[in-house]
Amino acid sequence: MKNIRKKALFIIDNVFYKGAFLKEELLILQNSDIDKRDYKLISNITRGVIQNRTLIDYIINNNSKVRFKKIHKIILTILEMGIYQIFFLDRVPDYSIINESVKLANIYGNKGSVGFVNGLLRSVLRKKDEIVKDEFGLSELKNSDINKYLSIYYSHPQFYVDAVLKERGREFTEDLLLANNTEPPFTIRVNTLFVNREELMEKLNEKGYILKKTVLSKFGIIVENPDNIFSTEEFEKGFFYVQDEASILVSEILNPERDFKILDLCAAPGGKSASMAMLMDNMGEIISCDISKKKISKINENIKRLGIKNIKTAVNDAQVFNEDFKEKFDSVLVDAPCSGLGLYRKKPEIKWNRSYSDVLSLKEIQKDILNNASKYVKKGGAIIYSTCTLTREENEEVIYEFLSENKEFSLEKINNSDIAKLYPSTDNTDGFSIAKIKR
Ligand SMILES: C[S@@+](CC[C@H](N)C(=O)[O-])C[C@H]1O[C@@H](n2cnc3c(N)ncnc32)[C@H](O)[C@@H]1O
Repeated sequence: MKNIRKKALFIIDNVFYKGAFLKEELLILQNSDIDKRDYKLISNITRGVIQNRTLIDYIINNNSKVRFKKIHKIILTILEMGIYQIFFLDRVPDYSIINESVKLANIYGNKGSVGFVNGLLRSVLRKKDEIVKDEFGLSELKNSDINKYLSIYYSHPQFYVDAVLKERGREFTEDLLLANNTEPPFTIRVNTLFVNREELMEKLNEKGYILKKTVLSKFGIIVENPDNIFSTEEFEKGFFYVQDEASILVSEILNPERDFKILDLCAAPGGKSASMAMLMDNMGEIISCDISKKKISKINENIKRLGIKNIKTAVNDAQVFNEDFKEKFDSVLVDAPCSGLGLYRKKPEIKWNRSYSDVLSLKEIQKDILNNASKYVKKGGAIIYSTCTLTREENEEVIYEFLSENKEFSLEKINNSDIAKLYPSTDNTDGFSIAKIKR
């Protein structure tokens, strides 16, 4: 064994039980001297297990002689990897799935657990066609409890499914859940301080990159094969920044003029500040703040590479009123800390490490930040309030509660909507909410 599955096991274990982030774990692996094909398989298995956890566990539970809660965590992860390979990967032969899983159980379990893993996986393999035909044992639930069915079948937290279903109905919900389980596009934003979109596409195209222009933003490029893109001369020279299309749109909606004075209250790592700086042609002034000093250095690093000269950075807690900012800004951007549920596609572990109570406590922080922002914007100016989450609590509720207490402010429509919402399913972007609040 080339330790491929052992590495996958460690990553999943770190993500599920030790608070690690999949993307960071995979980055460490990618930067080691690992074979490209091995990396692809590890990335596939880890992402797949994390993404499809509820359904995989449902299958394990239905086929286990041991009570689910009693299965030791490491043995459960071995089983999850096995089940994922059986139902979702057709390239791995059955005998190899069993062999590799049993080897892992031998290393990390006892004699009993080796027999348990071997027995459960063999039994599932024997019944595979039957299980698939019965929609993984969910065909009955599909008719009796659609909320529960969708949550298990598409492996999404129940509170999330319930909320989307209530607001958008069955078809929209199912499309969204499905999209959340796909691979996100790799999108970059051209830095027009140095090149235009066509020039950059030509340069990257010559290096073999397959590219497509984004539809909603005029600055985005989707890269189909982003391998080694950070080693290119174009990256070094600051010709682009990796940024989701929805995130680019936030700055386009803010639409800064060249002489604007702008405050970005939650700015790190600086994606939206940098795109505003670009739209302002390096003129005017942007104060980019964040609560985290460490993350401020990330902004500084990014603006240096991107050739930005009109951004000043500062550590500032947006929940605390800052007299120095009072009525000083033409626009204030609140790209609020949020539950990030719009990022399920990009960061599948968010499905399992954010709960509904997180949503509620974030709402309180967001209300404080929006309240302070309203004191920093000049009369006639605007606040842009954006989040990478789609919950009503963190968007509609924060905004409408603010508006009911602050009559001087009102929403300016974005494409005929009070609050613009972008979805992986309909827009092929991260899930995002954007509102423009005029004073
Ligand atoms: C969604 S991220 C911002 C992303 C950034 N606008 C961009 O486009 O690259 C939210 C940021 O808010 C910061 N943050 C959290 N609580 C804060 C607070 N009380 N005051 C200021 N920043 C805060 C976090 O450190 C995080 O960097």
